[in-house]
Amino acid sequence: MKRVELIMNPAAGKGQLLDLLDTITERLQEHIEDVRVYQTTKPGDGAARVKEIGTDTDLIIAAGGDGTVHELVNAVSALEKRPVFAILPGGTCNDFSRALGLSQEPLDALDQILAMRTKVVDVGCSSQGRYFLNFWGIGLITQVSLDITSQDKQRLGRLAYYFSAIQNLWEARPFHLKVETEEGPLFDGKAAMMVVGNGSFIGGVQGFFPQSRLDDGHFDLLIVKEATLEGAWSMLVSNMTKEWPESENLLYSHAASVSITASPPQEIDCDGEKGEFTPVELTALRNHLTMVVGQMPPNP
Ligand SMILES: Nc1ncnc2c1ncn2[C@@H]1O[C@H](COP(=O)(O)OP(=O)(O)OP(=O)(O)O)[C@@H](O)[C@H]1O
Repeated sequence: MKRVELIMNPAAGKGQLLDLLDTITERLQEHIEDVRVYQTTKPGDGAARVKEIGTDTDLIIAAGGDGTVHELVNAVSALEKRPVFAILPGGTCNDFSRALGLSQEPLDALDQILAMRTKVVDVGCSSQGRYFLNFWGIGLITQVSLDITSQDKQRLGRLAYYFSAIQNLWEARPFHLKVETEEGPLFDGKAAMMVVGNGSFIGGVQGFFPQSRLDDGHFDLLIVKEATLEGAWSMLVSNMTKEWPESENLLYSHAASVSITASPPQEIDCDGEKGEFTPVELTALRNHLTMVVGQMPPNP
C-alpha cells in the first residue's frame, strides 16, 4: 500500500474526528509512504475530490458519518477501476462500518484499517443513478428519518431513531405497492413500508436483516403490510435472537434485481439521502467494491 487518500468531513458527528486528525495523520504516515489528507468544506466536495484523484490512489478512507460514506461510495462506485475503500467511523450510526466489523472507536478502527484485511462486497444501484451500501426504503422508514432533526441527532444520538419510529407507528400512511423481482411478481397490495437491504445495519441496529450477507449478489427485501406494534415487537426480538422475525404482517425475500412502483409515489430514503420518488429499479452489483474489514462475524 503506497498511496492513501483520507477524505474527512470535519463537520460529521460532533467533530470527534477533527479533534483526532493530527494523531490519525501521524499514524498513517508511520505506515504509508504517501498520505494525503483532504478536508471537505461542503456537501459534494468529497465526491469532487474522488473524481479529481481518480485511480491515482491505492486506498480511499472515508472519514465521517453515513452521509459522507454515501457521497464517497457514489463517486468511487462510478469509477471503472476502483481503489480499495475504507470507513473511519465518525457519525451517529455508521451502519456499514458496523456491518464490516469495524470498531466504533476511530483510533481502533484506524488500526484495523492499517491491518488491511479486505473483503469484496456488493453495492446497490438504483435506476435513478444512485449507489448504496446499507439500504433503500419507502414508507415508514422515510417518515421516521424525515422527522429527526440534526439537533435530535446531536442530543439523542441513535435513540432519536427509536423515538421517531415509535411516534410514526401511529401515523403510518399506507400506500399501494407493486414489486417484481428477476423471479417474477412478488407483491401487489397495501403496504406501510418496504426496505431493501444491502448491508445488515440500519439506524445502528440489525433489526431488519439479522442474517444478511454482504457478498451474495442479492438484496434482502422486507415488506411491512401494516404498521403494528406486533410487527415492531417481532423485529425487536429478531434483533436480539438474530433469527428472521415471524409475522403474517411481514414479507421477507431475496432478489438480485427488483422493480418497485407505489401509488401514490413514495419518497425514497436511500442510505439516509432523501428527495427521489418511486418508481425505481434496483440492482445488486455483485462484489463491486473491495473494502477494509475488522472482525467479521462468520457468514450465516
Ligand atoms: N465541511 C462540511 N460541512 C458541512 N457539511 C458537510 C461538509 N462536508 C461534507 N458535508 C456533508 O454533510 C452531510 C452529513 O455528513 P455525515 O452524515 O457524514 O455526518 P453526520 O450527519 O454527523 O453523521 P450521521 O449521518 O451518521 O449522523 C453529508 O451529506 C456531507 O456531504
